[in-house]
Amino acid sequence: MKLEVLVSFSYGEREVLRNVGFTAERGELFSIIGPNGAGKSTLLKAMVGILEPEGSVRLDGRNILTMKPKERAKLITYVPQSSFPEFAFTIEEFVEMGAYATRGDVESALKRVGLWERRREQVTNLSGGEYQLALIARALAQGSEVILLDEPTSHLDINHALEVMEILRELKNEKIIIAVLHDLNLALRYADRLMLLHRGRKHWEGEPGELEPGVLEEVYGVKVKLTEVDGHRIILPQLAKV
Ligand SMILES: Nc1ncnc2c1ncn2[C@@H]1O[C@H](COP(=O)(O)OP(=O)(O)OP(=O)(O)O)[C@@H](O)[C@H]1O
Repeated sequence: MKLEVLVSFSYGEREVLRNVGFTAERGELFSIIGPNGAGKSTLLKAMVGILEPEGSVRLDGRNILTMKPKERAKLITYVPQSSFPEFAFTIEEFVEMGAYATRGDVESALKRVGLWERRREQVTNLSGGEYQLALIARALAQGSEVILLDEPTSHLDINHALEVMEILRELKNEKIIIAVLHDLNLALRYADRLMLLHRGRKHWEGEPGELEPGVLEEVYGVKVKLTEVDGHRIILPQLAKV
């Protein structure tokens, strides 16, 4: 299964994405990185049809942007940046809210993220990290082929962040998983491919092992060192400006 993206998007007069193109496949975790305001969230919203971009998003050749919303929702699911729920639902009801979830889907999704035992608790009881897991369960219960996640580890401690990344690593063999990540070290460790977005354009794309400090320095404006610890590449930002 393959997702081929080529989109441009403007908010009114303001161009935010220009010809951003990439291909993501099942079996790899694809991560979008880039500084604040680069257009990462806009790109995910454009891909899922919340915004109406120019261009196409093809899943195995079929353009999902021209599909009816209902048909599209069966194929692609967007997990927004975590904001806390304002209404009281049980965890189970919250996961069921996805339009196409069956009871069996809800059960297996909750089991997958480790929240099945707590399903009758109020979703407002959950910590930030647990709530993120509930959001992922809700996306899983949809059963779509593609899941887009916007900063799934923001606000999470390292333990919960790793837990979320491990779940995504398992899921990538069943679905196309595309995650915007702010934490470059998590991106280096877990992503199979990275796309660096800068001012609405693709600045660089490749495998984590191919990333050079200069590429990050150009975009983030700080000196960085890339080193290796226990076989993992680590980015150390320096205080010096480029
Ligand atoms: N509704 C909107 N109307 C006008 N401009 C917008 C709107 N939403 C976002 N933008 C602008 O589009 C640009 C890209 O925003 P976007 O949220 O996609 O960036 P991002 O890379 O996700 O940033 P961050 O890492 O800070 O979340 C920014 O300059 C932002 O100010």
